Amino acid sequence: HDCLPVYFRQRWPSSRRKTRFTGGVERTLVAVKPDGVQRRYVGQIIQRFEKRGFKLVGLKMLQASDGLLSQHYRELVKKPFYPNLVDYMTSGPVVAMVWEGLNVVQSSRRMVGPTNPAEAPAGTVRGDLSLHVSRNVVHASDSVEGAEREIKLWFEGKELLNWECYDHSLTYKEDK
Ligand SMILES: Nc1ncnc2c1ncn2[C@@H]1O[C@H](COP(=O)(O)OP(=O)(O)OP(=O)(O)O)[C@@H](O)[C@H]1O
Ligand SMILES: Nc1ccn([C@@H]2O[C@H](COP(=O)(O)OP(=O)(O)O)[C@@H](O)[C@H]2O)c(=O)n1
Ligand SMILES: [Mg+2]
Repeated sequence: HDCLPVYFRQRWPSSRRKTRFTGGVERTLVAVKPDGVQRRYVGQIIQRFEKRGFKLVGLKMLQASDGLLSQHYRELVKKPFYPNLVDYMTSGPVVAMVWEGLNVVQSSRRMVGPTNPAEAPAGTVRGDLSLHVSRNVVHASDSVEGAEREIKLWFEGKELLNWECYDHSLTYKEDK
């Protein structure tokens, strides 16, 4: 949290509110997978996160290595589909990004939809743009701890930028 701007280094107070926020301002890793890049969905996916109100603090295109993927998907390396997953994820460039905002981890998971596109509601990225679990277009971290781990894996500290959105006060209600 040391790298967040000063006005973000606190959790939003929730006790006096009807709406209880589950978290504070967070960062998450979202990656457009090789099928999403090939199908030219990078712009549309970025636009969804921008429109929602999240702030882009890191962005790069890269060819993922087997080593990076074995750490990124360390819970899946023993799964039978893991070799296929690596073939898929190394089949072309990936666009990795870090998004920041209130509850961004949970909200981006909801925007992306369930792992299997067959279960993903229309309106989610996977529900709108994909059909098969092994070609599901996008990655989003599934917990705050996972996001911190993945961001460190995919980005160096200096590649993440702290900057202030001019419309911050329109998207956030700050307590006096
Ligand atoms: N049973 C499966 N068969 C084939 N591929 C799978 C299966 N389970 C997961 N995968 C692939 O592995 C990826 C990682 O699985 P995980 O359980 O982390 O799903 P996810 O968290 O929704 O996806 P991601 O981590 O890529 O955002 C899935 O997105 C999918 O592409
Ligand atoms: N049966 C499966 C499950 C996951 N996968 C792939 O593995 C990725 C990571 O799985 P995951 O369980 O972390 O799911 P997500 O977090 O991506 O939703 C998925 O996004 C799929 O691309 C797959 O190819 N086949
Ligand atoms: Mg996952």
